[in-house]
Amino acid sequence: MSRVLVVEDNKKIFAHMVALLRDEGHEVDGVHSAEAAQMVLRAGPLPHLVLLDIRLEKQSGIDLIRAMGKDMPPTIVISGEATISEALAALRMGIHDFVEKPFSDERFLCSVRNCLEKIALQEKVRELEARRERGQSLLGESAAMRRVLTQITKVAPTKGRVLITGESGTGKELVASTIHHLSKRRGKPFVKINCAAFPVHLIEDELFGHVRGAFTDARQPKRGLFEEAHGGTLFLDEIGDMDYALQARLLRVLEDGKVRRIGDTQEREVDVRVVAATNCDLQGMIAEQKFREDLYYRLASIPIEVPPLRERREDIPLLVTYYIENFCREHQLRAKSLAPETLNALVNYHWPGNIRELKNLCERLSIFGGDPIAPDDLPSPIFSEVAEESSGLLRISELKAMSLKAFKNRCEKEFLETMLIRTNWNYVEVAKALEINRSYLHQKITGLGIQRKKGLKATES
Ligand SMILES: Nc1ncnc2c1ncn2[C@@H]1O[C@H](COP(=O)(O)OP(=O)(O)OP(=O)(O)O)[C@@H](O)[C@H]1O
Repeated sequence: MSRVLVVEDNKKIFAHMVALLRDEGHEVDGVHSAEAAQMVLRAGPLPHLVLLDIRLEKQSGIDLIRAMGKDMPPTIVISGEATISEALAALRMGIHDFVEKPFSDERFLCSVRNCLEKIALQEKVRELEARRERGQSLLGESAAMRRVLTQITKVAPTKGRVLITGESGTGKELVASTIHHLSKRRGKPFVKINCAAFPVHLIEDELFGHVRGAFTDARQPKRGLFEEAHGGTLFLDEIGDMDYALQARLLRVLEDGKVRRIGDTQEREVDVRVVAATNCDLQGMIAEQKFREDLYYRLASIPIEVPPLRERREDIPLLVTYYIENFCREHQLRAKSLAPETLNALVNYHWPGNIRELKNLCERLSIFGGDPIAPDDLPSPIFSEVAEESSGLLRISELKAMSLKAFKNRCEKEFLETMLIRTNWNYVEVAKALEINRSYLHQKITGLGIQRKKGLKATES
């Protein structure tokens, strides 16, 4: 339930809007002039949304927005007689939507719903930012991500040996650093090394260090990362790429808690929590004798699997909103919004590079995209994948034998899905285009088992 303030001097339209909003379960307050609205807003508490007529008796709606400045809550302008310049002025002042009178109930309620959803998303982003500042930087509210967060919270304060698995760019390093920050070791170093990034002798040198004269270039003694991480956490990324012989040396350190620098005779005690990550199938590598089984069990008493982004699509709107807001701020650009079709395209894309790819794209869109960011601002793989998906009708020549009924159902299903995606799940538009009524459309959608991809909204206007 949201608090909505209606500012409208036409009593009939006013009563109608109030009734529609109350039917939706909102708490509605109403006034008939800009002056009264200003008093209500100044007195607080602020409503979540203001529905504002432009032409009012004394001051106009625009005057009200101007007078309230930054304190003006999110607003939808509802007007029949606004001139283009008034509408443009309102848009420039950042109003959320402009609904022209006379409006249909559906158009009106759809605008209110979209606006409230957008506000809720922005609020969530702010809340996440606050959480980020407190060190909880993993975003995501999908069931899959919540499961990961629960595992992290439980394992972080223990001595549990964690192996993080997942595709590249899913956030394995972020999981490791979150474990560190939620553990008792948080004030101590979090040190990381990518085992795939260096040749074997360099990894050995990085991990264990050397004494002076250990090899030709060793003019100074060097502490290895185990010593650097003393008291804290050492994150071994891409552990599956570690050389087989080196794995034995690593195992010894993990078992004894002692390291010996290259060329040294002396051992040094280290207190390090090792967290490893990989996107390889270590079990398969054990079978092929490319990874040591004993090291695997030493590292992996608690496996945490980070799901790929395509398996938690419901997190995409939040992540995209979060990153676009952040990059606009970082690059000192005006905040940009996303057109609903753009968001749908992003939710539908399969994200082979996971969050890293999404984050990079958000940076590009915040710099090069228009406002709102439109589908043709998207790079061609995303744009064409979605376009292909939405025009992907059956190839009859490739079909296997099936009953005529099954074939008809399949055709209908694919056709309806295509139309729904193309119209951004606008039931009214689809029903109109197909010359059927809306309840029949709903019946068909349910009967054929058509499901909206998570994160996509349907509209009834
Ligand atoms: N849940 C998340 N919320 C917010 N940002 C995330 C999340 N997961 C990952 N990121 C961001 O995505 C980028 C990639 O994450 P990270 O480097 O942790 O992935 P990775 O799985 O370790 O990748 P690789 O396997 O290639 O090393 C980083 O910039 C990280 O901040």
